[in-house]
Amino acid sequence: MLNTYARAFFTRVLTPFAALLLRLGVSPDAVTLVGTGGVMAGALVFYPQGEFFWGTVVITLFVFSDLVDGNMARQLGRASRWGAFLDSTLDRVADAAIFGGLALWYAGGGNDLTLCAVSLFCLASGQVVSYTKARGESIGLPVAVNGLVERAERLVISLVAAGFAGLETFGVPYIEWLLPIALWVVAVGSLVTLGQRVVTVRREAAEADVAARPGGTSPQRGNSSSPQGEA
Ligand SMILES: CCCCCCCC/C=C\CCCCCCCC(=O)OC[C@H](COP(=O)(O)O[C@@H]1[C@H](O)[C@H](OP(=O)(O)O)[C@@H](O)[C@H](O)[C@H]1O)OC(=O)CCCCCCC/C=C\CCCCCCCC
Ligand SMILES: Nc1ccn([C@@H]2O[C@H](COP(=O)(O)O)[C@@H](O)[C@H]2O)c(=O)n1
Ligand SMILES: [Mg+2]
Ligand SMILES: [Mg+2]
Repeated sequence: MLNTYARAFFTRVLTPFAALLLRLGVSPDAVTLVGTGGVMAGALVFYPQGEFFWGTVVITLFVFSDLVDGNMARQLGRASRWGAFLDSTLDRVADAAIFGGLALWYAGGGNDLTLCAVSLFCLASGQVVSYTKARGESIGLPVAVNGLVERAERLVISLVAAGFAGLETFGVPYIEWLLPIALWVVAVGSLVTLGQRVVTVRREAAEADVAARPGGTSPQRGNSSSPQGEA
């Protein structure tokens, strides 16, 4: 949903900044790499210590690089397959750092094994949700569903809650409960999204297999050479 509605707004806002970086000679790949490094640093240095406010500030400064890199590549007319691969792969790394950092806090100073498990579930389910789309597309299916909780939702819900929960350090009472609530919402939402995507791929695969039989229309092909592709 955010990817559909908020992307256009952020594209308008971030385009001048992307143009400035290009004028300074910065490449889209450098922005992808530095942005991921910044998110990882914010998540893995601050979150395991329970420093949610400053961790979220650092992550927020860098996470928007994921919208800037593609914008730069498009302005250059050089959006590439390599760039798409690098962007998506490093998205997975950044997400792992965010939920891994939260899991480390709950396994240590936060002392809550249930929330540690919920954080790990958010990490794993987010990766699997993204994989369903990548794998479905690799076997030539359109995967024409985004689902309830895409990456943008996972990030916004978790980061807004972590940022506000961090205000506990400054004496705001009861606010720390926002983070556990957000983690449960992301966990349940990711599970629902996984179900939505699996059901869609199952239907599309069945339709494509029927169409591929003699007498049927040809199935839509992606970038793999066989309908099974490579794992
Ligand atoms: C007083 C409190 C202090 C609080 C401190 C600061 C708090 C700040 C809190 C939050 C800011 C969160 C910002 C998060 C922005 C996320 C932007 C982003 O990177 O989104 C990425 C997303 C997807 O990009 P891609 O197309 O590159 O990725 C694809 C995707 O990953 C697919 O995964 P899937 O979805 O399938 O699981 C993969 O399949 C694919 O491979 C991959 O390529 O980009 C977008 O979706 C674009 C829309 C971004 C919308 C951002 C909205 C930000 C909105 C609100 C910010 C709210 C700030 C409120 C602060 C409140 C504090 C006062
Ligand atoms: N280093 C990069 C990063 C991205 N791209 C291209 O942008 C697309 C992603 O756009 P976002 O707005 O989500 O960043 C990606 O699929 C690539 O086509 C690139 O070329 N180089
Ligand atoms: Mg990007
Ligand atoms: Mg990305």
